[in-house]
Amino acid sequence: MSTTNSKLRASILVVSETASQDASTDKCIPVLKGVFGHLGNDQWEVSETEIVPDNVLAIQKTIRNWTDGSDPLNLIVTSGGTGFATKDVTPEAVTPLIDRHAPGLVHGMLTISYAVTPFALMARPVAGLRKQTLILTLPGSPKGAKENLEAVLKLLPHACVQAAGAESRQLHVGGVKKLEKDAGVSSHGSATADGGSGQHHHRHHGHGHSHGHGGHAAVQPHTKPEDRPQSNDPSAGPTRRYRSSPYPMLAVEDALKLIAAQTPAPIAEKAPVSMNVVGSVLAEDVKAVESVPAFRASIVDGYAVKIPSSGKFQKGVYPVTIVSHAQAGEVQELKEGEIARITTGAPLPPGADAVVMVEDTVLKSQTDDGQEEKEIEILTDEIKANENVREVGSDVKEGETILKKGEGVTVVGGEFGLLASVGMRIVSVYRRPIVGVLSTGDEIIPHDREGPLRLGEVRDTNRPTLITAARSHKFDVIDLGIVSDKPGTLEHTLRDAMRKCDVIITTGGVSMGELDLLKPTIERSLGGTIHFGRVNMKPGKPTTFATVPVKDNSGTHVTKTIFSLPGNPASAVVCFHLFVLPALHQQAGIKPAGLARVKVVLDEDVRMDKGRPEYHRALVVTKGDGLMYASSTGGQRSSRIGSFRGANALLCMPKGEGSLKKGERVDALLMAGLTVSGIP
Ligand SMILES: Nc1ncnc2c1ncn2[C@@H]1O[C@H](COP(=O)(O)OP(=O)(O)O)[C@@H](O)[C@H]1O
Repeated sequence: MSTTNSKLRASILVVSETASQDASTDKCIPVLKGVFGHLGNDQWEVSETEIVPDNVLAIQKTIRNWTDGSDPLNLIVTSGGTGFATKDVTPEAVTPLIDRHAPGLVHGMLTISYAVTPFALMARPVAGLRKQTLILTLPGSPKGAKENLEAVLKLLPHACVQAAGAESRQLHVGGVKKLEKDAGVSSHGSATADGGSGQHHHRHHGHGHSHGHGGHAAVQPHTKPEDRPQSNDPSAGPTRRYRSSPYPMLAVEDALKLIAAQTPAPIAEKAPVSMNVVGSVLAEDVKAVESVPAFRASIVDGYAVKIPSSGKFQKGVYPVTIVSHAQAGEVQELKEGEIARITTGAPLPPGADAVVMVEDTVLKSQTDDGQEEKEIEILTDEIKANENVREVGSDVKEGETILKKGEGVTVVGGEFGLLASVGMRIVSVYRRPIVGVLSTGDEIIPHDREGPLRLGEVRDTNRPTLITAARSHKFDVIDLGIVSDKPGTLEHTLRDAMRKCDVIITTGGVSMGELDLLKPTIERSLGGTIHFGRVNMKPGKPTTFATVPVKDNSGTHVTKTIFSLPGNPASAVVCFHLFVLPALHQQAGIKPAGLARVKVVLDEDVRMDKGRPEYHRALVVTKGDGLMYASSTGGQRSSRIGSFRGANALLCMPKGEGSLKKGERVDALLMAGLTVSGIP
């Protein structure tokens, strides 16, 4: 930390939508600079100023630039965004960045402004240290900001020098009286009666006790600050826990758009035409390398004949000189006046023109050994050239485009059969992304562990369910196991996973009130970007989506995607279908991506959620009238995986009061085919 010219370096961050668009409208920077100048005892230099909109990420980015580099500032004061309006997010942005809170400064600022107006209590200031930098959030009005900074400025050099690494013992030589004198402030009230020991005692009282308020400034971190989550670490005490998420709440449609925009483009690769290619999408047109049939073949069982040069075939008795079965091999040439016995699909002998059906013939004589036909009487003369003959290439001609880029290879649709029939051995398809699935949480145990559960243990439902779900959509899945809630473990598992997988699904630990390690690990340790951390839906609100840039084995820059789904099993499964599956489809070139959306008729009243649109587990069946009818599979609590039992669809219920009534139409996402039982 540099204190150039022995001055302390401060920065001012104005958080204001208006000022961020037009810096000339800002009045706070000049006012606050003035306070540092007039009241700062010549100890301060305002070395940085910045204006950002009311945006958590923008605020955090600016602060981190000033705190996390090799030359951190001593003090950051922010101005604005601390009120109660929904746009006010400064405390939510700053709180997770703080390693050690300084509630005393908050009390100080509030007390002074409260003396001016009771409305001072309508601010939500935070103060504390990030690494070696002290951060204070001031109100947005120039007057309020000025009053607040004036209230505490003189105390700050002491805090900043300590934060920069000075030994507290040295500074305490001479006690609080000396500190007051140095700072040019005087103590008030009876608190000064016991002089230095009063404050000193208080400080020690707080040390190590994380009860309620006030004591946290001195709580020792359990890990290095850079290893700790920026959000919730219950071990650090209640003041570090989020009370509200710093992530904006996205509509489902917007979340899906972000996922679509961030999902890497499909990559073409060569694949052998085997069962593994079923479910893939062709990355190039396919041209037939052979004709089908490859030879002139009989369509019926009967006798191949040669039409004489006169052009008219005569009825009568003919010698059978050749037998052509469907098995491959040489067939000799047929001469005029002879016939060849031929089976369906067998090649016509060279020289043959048409085939007479066996029904139009009579056996006249057998060979001496009785094994073969010797003479046959042909009862019809209505035979034209090529009759009952399948010509070379009459099904598929060599060189013809049989399948187009973008078409899926399925068995039902016959694409696989077509590839097989023309002898395609290798095709170009889009690589199907490899999916990794892990569960997080120290309480989670393998689902098949024998024996009774200990108190608090939960069987891992999500990992086996999501692995099965992804495999049922023909994606290769790597089981990444259960990861404990330790920062290093999660980072190590994710790094390893990104070497092997394209898309990683995690469950658990993404809500408020939990040890949310994922986001800081993704952002800070892996250098990834969280694109969203909250979605306006039920279940699945804390769904988080991130991308991480990495270099693959060949040194190419690629993007890995991470879907961090909520821990509750029903939420995890809903979010897999809603968010992960479309991304997997898109990356595999499958269109349209995601589940089919259809309109269904409600077969019963279905309650709506007041607050959020809901994805309601339901059974959709067809009835005699050809319409699709939906009924709830009940018990929509997000922990209840049982609510998926018998479900083949997710009803897209709007938010609202009361119920949607029986007979009303609503959108449904089909997870499986429509049969009475819901099993495809
Ligand atoms: N893999 C899992 N299988 C079953 N239940 C789980 C799993 N992971 C988490 N849970 C349970 O889901 C609930 C929410 O977990 P939590 O980690 O708080 O999720 P989140 O914070 O992501 O919403 C908890 O009751 C937890 O025990």
